[in-house]
Amino acid sequence: MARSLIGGLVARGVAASDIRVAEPVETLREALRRDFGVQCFDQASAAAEGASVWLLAVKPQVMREVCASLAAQAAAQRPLAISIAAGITAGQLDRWLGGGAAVVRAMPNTPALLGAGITGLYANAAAAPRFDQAASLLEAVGPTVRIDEEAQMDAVTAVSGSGPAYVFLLAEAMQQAGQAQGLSAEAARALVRQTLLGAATMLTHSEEPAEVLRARVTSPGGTTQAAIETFEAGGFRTLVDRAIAAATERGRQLSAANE
Ligand SMILES: NC(=O)C1=CN([C@@H]2O[C@H](COP(=O)(O)OP(=O)(O)OC[C@H]3O[C@@H](n4cnc5c(N)ncnc54)[C@H](OP(=O)(O)O)[C@@H]3O)[C@@H](O)[C@H]2O)C=CC1
Ligand SMILES: O=C(O)[C@@H]1CCC=N1
Repeated sequence: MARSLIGGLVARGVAASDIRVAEPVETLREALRRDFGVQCFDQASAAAEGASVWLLAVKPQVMREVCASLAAQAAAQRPLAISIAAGITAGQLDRWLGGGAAVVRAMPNTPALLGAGITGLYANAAAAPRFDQAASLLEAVGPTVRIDEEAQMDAVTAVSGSGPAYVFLLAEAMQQAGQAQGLSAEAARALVRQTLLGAATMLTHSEEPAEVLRARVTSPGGTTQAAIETFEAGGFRTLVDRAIAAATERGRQLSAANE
């Protein structure tokens, strides 16, 4: 995810020399320098030195350890700390950074790499005056949505953070199904990719809700109706509801498990 954000920021004109990245693996540091021209360090403390904004992009399971290694610097530098970790709360981040920290929880998604991401943002009280700074950083890779109730960040994660994977799963399933109906892999791939792009473009360019766009494709007694009825009979909406509830719950568990 950090790679997507770095790529998006650099592509949108943020000076690569202003971006300092901590990456423990030497080969990945070399790749980041080569691909983006950013400065790379093997320790988080070295990357954070002198920086007024810290973007914490490690896994939830290592966030506590990374914050603890930065606590002394947090007290001295008073940075704006932006975390993209699923589940980890602003309260936990504040505590692990030593208290009194300006913390923004951000939930971006991987289309950020193409400038087509979307990010949910929640700021704690200390970060509220710096909310616009966090928003403008994430807006380099797509629009942002402000979330006032922190508990909703787990739902944001379940819908848009994980969401690209649901679309890719649909693409995989449609491709396989097309091949099962006799299409070549190449033809099925081309048809599915452009169909998803076209439908997503219609959704974002149209004032009409998804259900109206769907109805326009669905000729009475036609092929789409046959497919939609099959989806509905198979419990498609309930399944999506359960999947998003499971992802939301997993966010809560990640917070509790790393307490
Ligand atoms: N993937 C996604 O679509 C999204 C992910 N997120 C969040 O982003 C975060 C990263 O997820 P993701 O990108 O998928 O995971 P990755 O494993 O790809 O990235 C985590 C990165 O953190 C590095 N790291 C581990 N320990 C340290 C350390 N002590 N100091 C500095 N860097 C360290 C990892 O290195 P190493 O590989 O060596 O462990 C790795 O480069 C997670 O918290 C996740 O919840 C948020 C939105 C979307
Ligand atoms: O799967 C995850 O936990 C992360 C958070 C959102 C997308 N990927």
